[in-house]
Order: sequence, then C-alpha cells, then structure tokens
Amino acid sequence: MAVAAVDLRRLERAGPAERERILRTFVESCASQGFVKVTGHGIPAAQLKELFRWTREFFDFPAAVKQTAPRPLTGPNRGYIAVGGEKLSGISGYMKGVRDPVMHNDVKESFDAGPAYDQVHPTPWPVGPRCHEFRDFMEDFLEECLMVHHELLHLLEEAMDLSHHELISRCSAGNGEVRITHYPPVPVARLKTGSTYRISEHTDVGILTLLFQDSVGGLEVERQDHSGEFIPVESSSVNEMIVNCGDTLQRWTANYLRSANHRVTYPQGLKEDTDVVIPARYSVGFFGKADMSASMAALPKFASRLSQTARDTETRTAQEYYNYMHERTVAAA
Ligand SMILES: O=C(O)CCC(=O)C(=O)O
Ligand SMILES: [Fe+2]
Repeated sequence: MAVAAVDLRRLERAGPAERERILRTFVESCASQGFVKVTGHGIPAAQLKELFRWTREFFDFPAAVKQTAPRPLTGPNRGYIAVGGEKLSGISGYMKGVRDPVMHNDVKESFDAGPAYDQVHPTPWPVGPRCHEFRDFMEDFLEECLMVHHELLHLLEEAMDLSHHELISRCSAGNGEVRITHYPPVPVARLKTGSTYRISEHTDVGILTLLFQDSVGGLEVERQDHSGEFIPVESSSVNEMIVNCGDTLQRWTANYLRSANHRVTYPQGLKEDTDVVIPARYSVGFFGKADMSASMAALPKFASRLSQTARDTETRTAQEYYNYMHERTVAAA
C-alpha cells in the first residue's frame, strides 16, 4: 500500500474532469494516509540540487561555527541543534495519549531558518566563512516554500469545497521554517534495538510539511487503518516532494485530514542485515505554520464532525499549541 502521487504540472492543461480527479487524489490521500507525493510543484531541480549541496556544506562546517547559532530553548525552532538536542518521542507519546512515553534517542543534527520578517523570534545565523552565502540561499528557499505551501492550501480549499481563503486566512503572515537535517552514519544494529531512531515516531505540529529527501531511505509513515504498522515513503528523486498534514490541519478539519505518525529508521532493504553501517542521510523540510493568533478550532464546515464538548474545549491559539508541543521535544541537557 504505497503513498499516492500527484503531478501538479498536469493541472495547467487539465479540463474540469481531469482537474477534479487530480485534486481528489490529493485530498483523499491526505485524508486516508496523511501523506502524498507531489511532483510538478514548481521548485526548479537546479535549486533543489543546490539545496542539498548547501545542506551538506553546512553540516561539514566546523562544530565551533555551527555552535555560533544555537537554537534558543523557547519559541519556534530556530538555529542549530546538535546530535541529541531534540527528542521527538516526547510528541508521539503525548499524541497517542500515553502518559509516560518511553523516550528514544534521535541521532541527528539540524538547522532551522525562520522568516526574515520575524523579529520576535529571529533566526540565529552562523558566523564564519561562507555563512553569508548560506543565509542568502536559505532565505530565498524559504520564500519559495512559502509560495508552494500557499498554492497547496488553495488546492485543498478547492478540493474540500471551502470558501475562498478559508485556510489561507489562518496563515496569511507566511509563517513556518525550513529545517535541514543530517543523520550521521549509524550501525543498523543500533537502530534495530528500537531504543534509537534517526528520528523517532512523531507528528508534525503545523499545517503542511513539504519534505525533500536523498536516496538513502528509512522514512516511514504509520498506516491510518492499521495502528502500529509503518510503510516506507520513498522519493524517486529529490525533486519528488513528500507532503504531509500536521496537527493544525487535522484540527482545522476535525480529523478529516490526518496528521500521521512518521519516523526515520533503517531502510527496509537492510532488514536482513545486522552488521552494516547505514550511510549518512540528508533531508530538508519546510514546516508551514499558522499565524500565531490563529484559532486551533475546527473550521465551520467540519465542526459538526465533533461532539459539542470537543468543540468547546479547543480554545487555544496556534502559538499556545506550538509552544506546548515544542516544550516536549527539547531534550534535557
Ligand atoms: O528526515 C525525514 O525524512 C523526516 C524528518 C521529519 O519528519 C521531521 O523533521 O519532522
Ligand atoms: Fe516530521
């Protein structure tokens, strides 16, 4: 049972029936799996190639340079997080209603860049040779992702018969961050114990995540029809973007669109191997977020899917929700 794929380039010349078919595949995949693969998204292949080149170069910077941009412990993700600095298992336990989730180690390092306009939570940029060029590239790429995110939300509005801007109006500021991640080489045996992941099972908190990955593999999503069972999500190239719904979108649609648990572990092709070292893996995600003052409550069209109590109890703003979830992922020093 693979994750469905859509080619948005086909919308350009599609007649009404073909347009409806493409949009239906998109929204139904978001509803049944929480994930969909997207090509024809408009981000040029050359820019994505350059993105992965910069990602590798950044993580090859001396540790002392990366440490000039440490992630602040509060507020949205911004800056550099060294290996061991984040535990996503703090989220999955909470989301599943487990009171004392087993904490797993995540073996990864990452850097998050937020919007240039955000002076409340400015991005700490690294200082050193090539750091200016890195910043320029990342700021341009973030702008590109914000446009694609906006476009995808328009398509979801159309596919779900929402009035114009019903989703967009809750994220008009263009909020979100680009995260580059490096998963260092790791012995497969270490991941097979179940206590260590490249990134442990979690849901994303935002609206849509746009993910680009190299060819190493290991990303898996939990089946919505078989809890606890995970299926691999591979990209045919870095140009094939993986789109997944976050908690915000699940809440706005009263659980119609699914914020599915996902994780990165050893590639399924290495299932039988016990003594190999899995090579380094790189991925880049854009995490679309709501305006900080936006409501987390369901949109009027979906509210009837919830009980009155459930409707009345969701009074948080996006900022309150994101801060609450964020606190759960900061690993104790
Ligand atoms: O590296 C990946 O493929 C997934 C990363 C991810 O799920 C995340 O950063 O939220
Ligand atoms: Fe994720």
